[in-house]
Amino acid sequence: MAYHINNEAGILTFTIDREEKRNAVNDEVMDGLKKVITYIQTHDDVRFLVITGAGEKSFCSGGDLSVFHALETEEQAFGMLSKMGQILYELATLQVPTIALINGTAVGGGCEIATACDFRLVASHAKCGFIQGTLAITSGWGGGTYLFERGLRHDRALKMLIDAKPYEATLLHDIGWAMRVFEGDKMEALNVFIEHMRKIHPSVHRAYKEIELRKWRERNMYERVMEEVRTCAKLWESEAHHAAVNHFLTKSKK
Ligand SMILES: CC[C@@H](C(=O)O)C(=O)SCCNC(=O)CCNC(=O)[C@H](O)C(C)(C)COP(=O)(O)OP(=O)(O)OC[C@H]1O[C@@H](n2cnc3c(N)ncnc32)[C@H](O)[C@@H]1OP(=O)(O)O
Repeated sequence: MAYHINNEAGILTFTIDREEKRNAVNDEVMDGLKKVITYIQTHDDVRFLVITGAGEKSFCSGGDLSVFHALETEEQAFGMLSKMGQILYELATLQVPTIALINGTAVGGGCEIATACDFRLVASHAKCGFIQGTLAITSGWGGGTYLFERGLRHDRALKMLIDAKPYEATLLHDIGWAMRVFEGDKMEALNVFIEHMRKIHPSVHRAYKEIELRKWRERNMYERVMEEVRTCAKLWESEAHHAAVNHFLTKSKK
């Protein structure tokens, strides 16, 4: 299975489990994430959603290029990008606090998943970045829109997107993207992080999330996310994008 789910004492952990592909997202991962989000939307026993990756090397390396390189045209790309764009919008607007437990590299769409979460806890060895620019595309799952809403200084957010390179954990903390950088066991780091929050009644958490979401609705977040998806889909069909993906896939085979 490409993922596993653990629900313990109201802490629901979704782990992408494709270490051999650096936890790249395929349709199975998307469907699994959708499943946990729907569960949380329709049940009230979950207090926190935690997203992480299997192993220590990677949180998530973005979309699975070995699968998605088959998508050639803008419309084909829009189908995949809008599917995940919709899932990440639901993640970003979930009624419980969400935590990206970043156990290793988070690049491309992996960085978008993390940015759609409320909190980012980053292992000291992990590097994260919106590297989509190196593939001649922009972020295509809404991550750019979330980044500009996360309270980072505008110049830092913009630079992170247009640098298109992975940043070290300390820099991610300095610019305000990472809330904490941790050493050692990720579950220990998670437990320390939620220790106080979990003593507070869940209805309080849900009420604060709703206050934030009201602001997002007023700012037309959904429409902006879908515009971002469309922008990426347009770039997707370019020669430059297909050549960059081919280069990555053939390099891996050598
Ligand atoms: C599609 C949506 C779009 C968006 O909207 O944001 C994106 O996500 S675009 C971004 C896609 N992601 C990438 O371009 C990242 C590509 N991967 C890498 O740069 C590196 O693999 C890594 C993540 C930095 C890890 O490097 P390293 O630890 O050195 O591992 P390898 O490079 O040797 O990879 C091992 C293995 O995994 C395969 N792999 C890695 N990432 C992907 C991926 N995104 N899709 C498919 N396969 C991936 C890689 O090909 C290797 O396979 P083998 O050669 O068969 O072992």
